[in-house]
Amino acid sequence: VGGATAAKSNPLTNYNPVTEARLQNPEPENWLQWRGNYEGWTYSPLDQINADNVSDLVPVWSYSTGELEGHQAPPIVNDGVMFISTPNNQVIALNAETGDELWRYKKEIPEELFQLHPTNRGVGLYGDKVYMAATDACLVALDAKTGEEAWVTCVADWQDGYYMTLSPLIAKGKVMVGVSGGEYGIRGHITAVDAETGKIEWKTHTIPAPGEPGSETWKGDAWKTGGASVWIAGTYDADMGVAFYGTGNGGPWMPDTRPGDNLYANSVVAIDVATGKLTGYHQYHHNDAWDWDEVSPPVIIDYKHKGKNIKGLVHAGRNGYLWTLERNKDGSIDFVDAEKYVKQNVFKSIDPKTGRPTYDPAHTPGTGKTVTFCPSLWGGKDWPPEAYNPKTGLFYIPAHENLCSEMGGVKLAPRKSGELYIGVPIADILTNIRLADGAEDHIGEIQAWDLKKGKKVWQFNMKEMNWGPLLTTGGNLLFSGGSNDRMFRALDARTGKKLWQYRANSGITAVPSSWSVNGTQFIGVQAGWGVDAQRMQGAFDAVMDHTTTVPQGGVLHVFALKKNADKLMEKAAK
Ligand SMILES: O=C(O)c1cc(C(=O)O)c2c(n1)C(=O)C(=O)c1cc(C(=O)O)[nH]c1-2
Ligand SMILES: [Ca+2]
Repeated sequence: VGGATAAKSNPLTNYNPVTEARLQNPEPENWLQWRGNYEGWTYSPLDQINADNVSDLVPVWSYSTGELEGHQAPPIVNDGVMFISTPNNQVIALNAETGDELWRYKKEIPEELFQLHPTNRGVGLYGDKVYMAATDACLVALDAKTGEEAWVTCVADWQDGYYMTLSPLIAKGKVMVGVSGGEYGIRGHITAVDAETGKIEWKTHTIPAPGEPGSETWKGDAWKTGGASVWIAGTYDADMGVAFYGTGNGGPWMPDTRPGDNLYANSVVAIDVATGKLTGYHQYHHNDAWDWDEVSPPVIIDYKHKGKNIKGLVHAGRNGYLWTLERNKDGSIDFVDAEKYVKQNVFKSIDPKTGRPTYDPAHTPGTGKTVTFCPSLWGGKDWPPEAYNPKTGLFYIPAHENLCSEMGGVKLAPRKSGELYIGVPIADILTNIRLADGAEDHIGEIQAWDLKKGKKVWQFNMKEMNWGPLLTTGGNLLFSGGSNDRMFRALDARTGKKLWQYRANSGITAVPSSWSVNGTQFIGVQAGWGVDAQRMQGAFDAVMDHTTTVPQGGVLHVFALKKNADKLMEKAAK
């Protein structure tokens, strides 16, 4: 713990506890939860670094995490103390100004535990504790000042295929986590744990048991293994006391293995945080056939639609449609509109009242039925979060365009606890990518949408993939990595014009964040390529007849304006 170098300027000596009021109204200089605010905007109001001076942005320090694989967590910063999480269940606390290490924690997990998605999407902060959801399906609470374990609460059995990769959502004194395992035939749930004691307060399944509302959308025992995992943190409307969570694919993958609509897979669910009661839902697509997890929660944005004020929920679906919904006072959810944002050949129509799509059977796979469909199984957008900038009024989407998949199912063997339960051979999954017209030009995109007009206003293209979560700022900037050339870029958030770029040690698939200490604004992001960005690259290389090398290794990169960076280096030299 600590060490001589850290002691000098250790900001932990007067650690500022995180309260619900602070999470609701985060100070501009802090980044208290993974997307910055409860609404999921991934927006920092800081504007010292802005569109006029971003060309002066320089690296000021970096930090090696000591881990390979997919680094996806943002730097989470509370009054000069930073916490990052990494693959392999590690949390590192750093001085957010100097990069000095304050402490490091690593959860031991059983050696036999194979991590299908070796990543972690960020810690949660509350009171004087730091929370991490670990791959053994256990939630860990650490003392923010020392990194010592306060308690560990396991919410599911890893030996039965459950694991966790998401960032916790914290509200009403409860730490909420969901479980991954949609590829293992699990039954998804969200669990709320008392932030102080570690006691489980409620557990709400995303698949109803027989007799519960929605159970009529399943046949036989399919509900027990139907997936609907929850692997991305929810957004939260503090006035309503309601959290909005997205749910994963139906399991196994082929739709004929689980006839019916399969509620609440591929949906958004509204959960009353006090009780865990499900108050509403919207299913983006029923009886999933494409592995289109809709786990990204809707972003909470209020806006005008056709002259009417909407308390909105906005979601760029893995299914290739941009969904706008309305959240009602009673916790129910209404459909408003859906627009294609990438090529999509599966939905023949969408009911204008309910939002329910009808499917083209020619693009719907099944057991013994191989077809092509667009977008690919990684979707128009996989997990990397969108961003919303209240200054530009624009909604930003990291997208994959011009991509399709070819897929079909094989007969399934009975489920074995803790073994993959997909019904599509892994070798097929890793070679399933098919290129649509336009792929020679580009695949990765950042799109900016004006929600009032329901129109895309600009687009920035990348040659191949874009697995880059977005950060937008009060300085009219939009930051992201995501491409296989290891670039980290700043665009003008109003126009999409590239203003600055930096080439990192590895590809970037982490959420960037921004904070400030002693008057200096910082931008930080972890580089560290892995998980599905790397697997999709393999699938590309297999069909595009080339080999792409993206080196692995986690490094946190931190940037500031040159004049501030110079001052910090002078201070460090003293
Ligand atoms: O169904 C699930 O439980 C589940 C979990 C995860 C995960 O926990 O990261 C991913 C997926 N599915 C998935 O479908 C997917 O494309 C994916 C990509 C990634 C990643 O970290 O790059 N994780 C996951
Ligand atoms: Ca999945």
